[in-house]
Amino acid sequence: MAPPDPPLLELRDVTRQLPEGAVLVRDVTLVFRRGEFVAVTGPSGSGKSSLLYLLGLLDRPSAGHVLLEGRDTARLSTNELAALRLQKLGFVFQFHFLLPEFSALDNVEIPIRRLGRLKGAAVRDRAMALLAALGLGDAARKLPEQLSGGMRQRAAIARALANDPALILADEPTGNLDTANAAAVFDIFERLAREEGRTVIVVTHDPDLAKRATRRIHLVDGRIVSDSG
Ligand SMILES: Nc1ncnc2c1ncn2[C@@H]1O[C@H](COP(=O)(O)OP(=O)(O)OP(=O)(O)O)[C@@H](O)[C@H]1O
Repeated sequence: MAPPDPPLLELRDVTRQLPEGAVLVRDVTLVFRRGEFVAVTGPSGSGKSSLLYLLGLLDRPSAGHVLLEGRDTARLSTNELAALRLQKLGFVFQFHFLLPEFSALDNVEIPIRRLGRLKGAAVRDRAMALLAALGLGDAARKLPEQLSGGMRQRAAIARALANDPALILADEPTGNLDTANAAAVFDIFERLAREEGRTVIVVTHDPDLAKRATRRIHLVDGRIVSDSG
């Protein structure tokens, strides 16, 4: 019998400590499976962003291990980690970080071209399809400054989905949005997890939005104090 698939992402006894001594994340062990929709909550300064950076292979732990699809990422070089992020992970931040001089369409095309799996018209077709699926079909050729805040954040989500990632990581993605646009972003995340089987991990301050996740992880002082479905 074939062995079961490993979890998508795993943290084993992970600690992140700064050289000057501050401990941002303490001895965290977590397993994430495909299709989970997870909210990470906790007071300001509790280590939520630090945890997300570890999950997103943007920071390396000072102790412990981060495994993606069963593979220990400690052995990978910085370039190998960047390649893995481009292929498997999508990021959404509080600020959209769209390139201001490029259209929404160009912004979504850039990571597709960088990965290099698709060529020519297929790149544009995929980017257009992603934007259209997020209600931005008519706005694809607009610059970020010509879009509303909610539209910009949806364009940022389209860009995060460019290379069909298994994992979406979002850090306060609704922090700059009004209630209706924030709810729309969570509708999208819910769909990405439930219908498309992606794992979505969202840091949020908003308890009402956190309730919509299927699992909630609460941090205090860099430690997990609760983890509930
Ligand atoms: N590179 C760094 N150098 C020094 N201190 C840092 C660094 N990164 C984070 N910290 C500190 O570590 C703690 C955890 O930060 P982190 O940003 O992970 O918390 P957070 O829960 O995301 O906070 P917030 O909700 O305010 O964004 C904070 O006290 C922060 O000031």
